[in-house]
Amino acid sequence: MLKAVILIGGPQKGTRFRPLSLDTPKPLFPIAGLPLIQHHIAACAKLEECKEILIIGSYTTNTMAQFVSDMQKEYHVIIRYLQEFAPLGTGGCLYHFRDQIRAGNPSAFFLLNGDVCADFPLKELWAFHAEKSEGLVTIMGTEATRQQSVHYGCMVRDPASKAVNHYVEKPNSYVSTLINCGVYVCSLQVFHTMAEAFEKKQNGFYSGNGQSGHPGYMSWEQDVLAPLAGTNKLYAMQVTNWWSQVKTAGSAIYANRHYLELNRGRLDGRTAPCQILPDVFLHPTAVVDSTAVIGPNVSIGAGVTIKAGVRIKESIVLNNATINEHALVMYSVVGQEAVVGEWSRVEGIPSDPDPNKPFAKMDNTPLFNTDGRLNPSITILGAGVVVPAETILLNSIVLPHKHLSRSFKHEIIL
Ligand SMILES: Nc1nc2c(ncn2[C@@H]2O[C@H](COP(=O)(O)OP(=O)(O)O[C@H]3O[C@H](CO)[C@@H](O)[C@H](O)[C@@H]3O)[C@@H](O)[C@H]2O)c(=O)[nH]1
Repeated sequence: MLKAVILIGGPQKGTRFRPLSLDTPKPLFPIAGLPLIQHHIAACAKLEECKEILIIGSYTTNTMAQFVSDMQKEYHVIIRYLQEFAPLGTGGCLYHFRDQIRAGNPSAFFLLNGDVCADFPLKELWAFHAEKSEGLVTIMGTEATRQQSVHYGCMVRDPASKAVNHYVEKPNSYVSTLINCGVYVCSLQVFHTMAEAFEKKQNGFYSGNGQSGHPGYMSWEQDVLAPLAGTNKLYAMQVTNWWSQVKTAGSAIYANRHYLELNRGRLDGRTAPCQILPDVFLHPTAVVDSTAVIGPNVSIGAGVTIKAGVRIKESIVLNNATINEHALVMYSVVGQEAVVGEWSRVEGIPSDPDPNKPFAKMDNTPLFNTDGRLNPSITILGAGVVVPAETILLNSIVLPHKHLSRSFKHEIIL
């Protein structure tokens, strides 16, 4: 029997995902029509051996209750949400809930960062891990550019055995282009290593060794993975499958495109209500005029109304939004219940990985550059925003419930 653990952090994390995370917690933000971590759950539920999925975070249980109950019904797997009383770090939260993870004595558990998206090769990862008799943890690794690698956990591997000999979390200078994807298989014995790491930290906690925060805080990467490197207990399986982090709002559009491609065929069996350029996810309750043209790479949520002559590409339109006649929406996220007026243009700038650099990943650029200007990215309309008729909104971010009265370019509208 196998289990899976998904780490989702809490409301204090995901700040670069604002304003999208103002209304919906980032782990539940819909990408290709499904909440971000539903893609993780779907991947785990595909494995017959996986009998339980534990989601760990510091969002309130109320925030997560409906989602968890929906997921249980859909996937027929035990799914539980475990709330941390304080952010304990990626290692501290696992250690805190160790009894729940170990209950039922699973052969191993998958550990997935909730803020990554991928074509998760969990079956292959499990087969790889099961072969390494001494291995406590197998990391899914992928190639990055030399320049971007330092923003991730970097690993040096023995080419023959695939054992990780050296692990550095976000190094100051170049270590390796093989990076940690935040997807792992762990044997239960890893809790012994964690107990030792925890003890070590407790001994130093009140002796002024510089550690701050909660005494239960522990970093999975720094306190567990780094010391395991070079002991033949840590392995890395390198993959070439699509993988990306979801840190900034711009990365939602990029993830949307790839998840749409992976889940192709969800419109099958339904007659397209208008001209659709694949890939598109259209919620069955959306009302779409037959003269609209939608796609490629568009997700349309529940209760959305799309009127005559509308054109939408490379965008996510959230529940109950209305796009009025002849409006154009591209490289944008339109928030819940937002309204785009007729003949208006809502347009952003894609923030994709550099197509000319092999293995390039998304650059998680901050909202503002060093001159205080907005970095070019997608356009975002917060929930309930109203864009009047015949206006242009270019590369801008509009906070929830604003009623605009004119056109804007490269601005944040507070
Ligand atoms: N429950 C819980 N979850 C947490 C906590 N801290 C972080 N997380 C969750 O753990 C995941 C990763 O946490 P980050 O702290 O944001 O790390 P990162 O910068 O994304 O780096 C990690 O992921 C990279 C791959 O995406 C790795 O390359 C890197 O080595 C590291 O594992 C996210 O899903 C985040 O929500 C915590 O205290 N509690």
